[in-house]
Amino acid sequence: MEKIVTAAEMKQLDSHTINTIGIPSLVLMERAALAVRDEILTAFPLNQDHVVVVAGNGNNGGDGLAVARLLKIAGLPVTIVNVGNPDHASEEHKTQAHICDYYKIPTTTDLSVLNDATLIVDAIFGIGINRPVAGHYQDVIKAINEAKAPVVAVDMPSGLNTDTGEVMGIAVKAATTVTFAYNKKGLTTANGHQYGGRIIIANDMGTYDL
Ligand SMILES: NC(=O)C1=CN([C@@H]2O[C@H](COP(=O)(O)OP(=O)(O)OC[C@H]3O[C@@H](n4cnc5c(N)ncnc54)[C@H](O)[C@@H]3O)[C@@H](O)[C@H]2O)[C@@H](O)CC1
Ligand SMILES: [K+]
Repeated sequence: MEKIVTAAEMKQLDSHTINTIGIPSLVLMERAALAVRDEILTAFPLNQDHVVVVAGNGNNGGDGLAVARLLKIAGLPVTIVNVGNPDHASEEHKTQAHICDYYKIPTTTDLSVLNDATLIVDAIFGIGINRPVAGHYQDVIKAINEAKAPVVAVDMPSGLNTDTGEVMGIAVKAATTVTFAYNKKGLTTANGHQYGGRIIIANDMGTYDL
């Protein structure tokens, strides 16, 4: 039977994989980003299209920055929209941001770039969402949903509760969601299908199954 997990269960599996087994967090992040890249290159044939990656400041955003780098390496024009205070970024996010600087990927906080996108990667919140979406985050999700481009969500459509599928104020409407290791309870609900679109489970992450 398919294993479906809550945010807490997924965090425990990640933590065990990283801290007990010793697979570095950045290795898991790279595997996650490769799965998103592969899905984008397979399902959204792009030529000189413009991918906009919207990245929060946690590890979901870190995944997004790694996807931005991998798509740039694949030859696509990519822009990063950063959301959230960079001073509060996770360590992995900071590492990925440093690498993106090296790859000279344009980075902005200006949401108008979403109107020029032909594909949007949603990497604002993943399983770490723990309160209603408010303020600038709300504006960003609204702008993503108003843009014409299809959206690929990283792990979860931002704004959707991982456990219940509840819309926490507002949520990204994705064409496809690439979720990592196991399906998430919230993605199996009616909202999960409505906001997550096609759900791809990247099940070769290397996450250890307790
Ligand atoms: N090493 C790991 O732990 C791995 C994590 N991965 C990615 O990391 C994600 C989880 O990362 P994080 O735990 O950093 O959490 P997120 O990146 O999902 O969220 C970032 C932070 O946003 C804050 N937040 C929550 N709700 C908010 C709200 N409504 N408004 C404003 N801020 C809010 C929280 O403090 C949270 O830590 C996964 O979904 C997955 O995409 C993957 O890279 C695989 C490996
Ligand atoms: K996301």
